[in-house]
Amino acid sequence: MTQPEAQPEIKKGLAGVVADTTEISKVNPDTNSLLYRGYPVQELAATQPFEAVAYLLWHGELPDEAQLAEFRAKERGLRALPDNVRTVMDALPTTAHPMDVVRTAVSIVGANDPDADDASTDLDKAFALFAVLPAIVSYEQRRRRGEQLVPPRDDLDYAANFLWMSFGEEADEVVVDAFNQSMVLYAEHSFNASTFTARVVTSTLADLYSAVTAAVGALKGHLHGGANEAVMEVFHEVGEPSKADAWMQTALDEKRKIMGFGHRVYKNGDSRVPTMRAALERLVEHYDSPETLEMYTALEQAMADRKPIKPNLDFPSGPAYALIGFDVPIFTPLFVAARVTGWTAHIIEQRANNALIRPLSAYSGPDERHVPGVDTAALPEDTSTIEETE
Ligand SMILES: CC(=O)SCCNC(=O)CCNC(=O)[C@H](O)C(C)(C)COP(=O)(O)OP(=O)(O)OC[C@H]1O[C@@H](n2cnc3c(N)ncnc32)[C@H](O)[C@@H]1OP(=O)(O)O
Ligand SMILES: O=C([O-])CC(=O)C(=O)O
Repeated sequence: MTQPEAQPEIKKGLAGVVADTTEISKVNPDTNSLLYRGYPVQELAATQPFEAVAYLLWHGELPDEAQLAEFRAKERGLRALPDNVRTVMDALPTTAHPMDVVRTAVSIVGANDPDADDASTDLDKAFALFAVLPAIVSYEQRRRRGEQLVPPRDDLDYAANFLWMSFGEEADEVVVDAFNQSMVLYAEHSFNASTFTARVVTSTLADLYSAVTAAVGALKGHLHGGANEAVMEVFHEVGEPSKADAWMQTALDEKRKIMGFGHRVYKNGDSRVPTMRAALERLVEHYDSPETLEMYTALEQAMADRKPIKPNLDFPSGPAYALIGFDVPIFTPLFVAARVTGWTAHIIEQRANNALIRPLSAYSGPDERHVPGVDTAALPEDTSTIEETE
């Protein structure tokens, strides 16, 4: 009698698997901390423009004044939406999810680059995507609303210009600051699903644009970046704070996953939430929208009364983006514009010390069997006569 094969241990969802080292960021669930190149993310969000954080993620150090000025000048020079990207975006139906449009636009930017396959210019490619994504995302919102494109403004920094292109008016300082903080907080988070996707694609020696395009696809899902949109759907579904408790009970009874709660790595709260929640509070005051915070608190409390599952970054950022005036389907594209910095830092790191990422699987299908009527003896055999040498 044949013995059943011993099954190897399966790490479903790669949970708990350490796949490689990285110098880019450190997520520490025990201390609820997140470091970008050694700096606590809260300190970066409180003090740095997003441009400086992009510089840090790519170069390993914060820029000095001259380096930041040079970096900003370069970013301003690369903001405009390329003509053929606009043409293709215009040809897409406005029923398409903006993430599908952004994924397509990133792919066109890649096809426009005659040196797409030259890895020695990966940093330039990363820069080009970082600089043009605000134009892609803001135009997508305007196009869906039936509004005209707003060209970039050379006198505004990254966050202020992003808001200008999105809404065609200058945002107040408190709004620019909250938006900048959200970009800093979303920029990087070690081997999350979309970053790992980018690293898998890079590991085959494919180009940076292919890796970023794949990462956009991975971010779209509601278990990852798409949760910031889904949080607002929850807010709308619940309707008013007084209904949050009963809604939560029913949703948990139905075994629904509550969007904006829980995390694969953090089990005692997401390191970024206090900073983003404080930014949300400032926006609530600015827009005089106390009901937004009441809903936030009611849902958080309703969960805490039932399960020890804490909000993740998408929980405060969803309502923050809604208050700023972004349409809900644009929220995950905003995440793309931030995370492209982290993705590309990881692509460059993966390429510098590459190993093809190719795990094993444990087969659980039917035992070997044969196609009816096939003459197995007539099939070619391995007739290789090459001798192996030591
Ligand atoms: C920026 C980001 O990408 S942050 C993540 C954004 N995603 C979301 O907000 C989606 C909602 N959250 C989730 O689905 C999950 O918490 C994930 C996918 C983020 C992490 O999930 P995992 O690490 O795989 O944990 P898992 O799903 O095994 O959850 C463990 C337990 O907590 C429960 N749980 C976890 N998150 C939630 C949630 N949001 N709502 C309800 N129950 C939850 C699970 O049902 C499970 O319970 P069980 O042990 O009784 O079966
Ligand atoms: O780390 C994760 O799994 C998801 C996350 O919070 C992020 O990508 O920002």
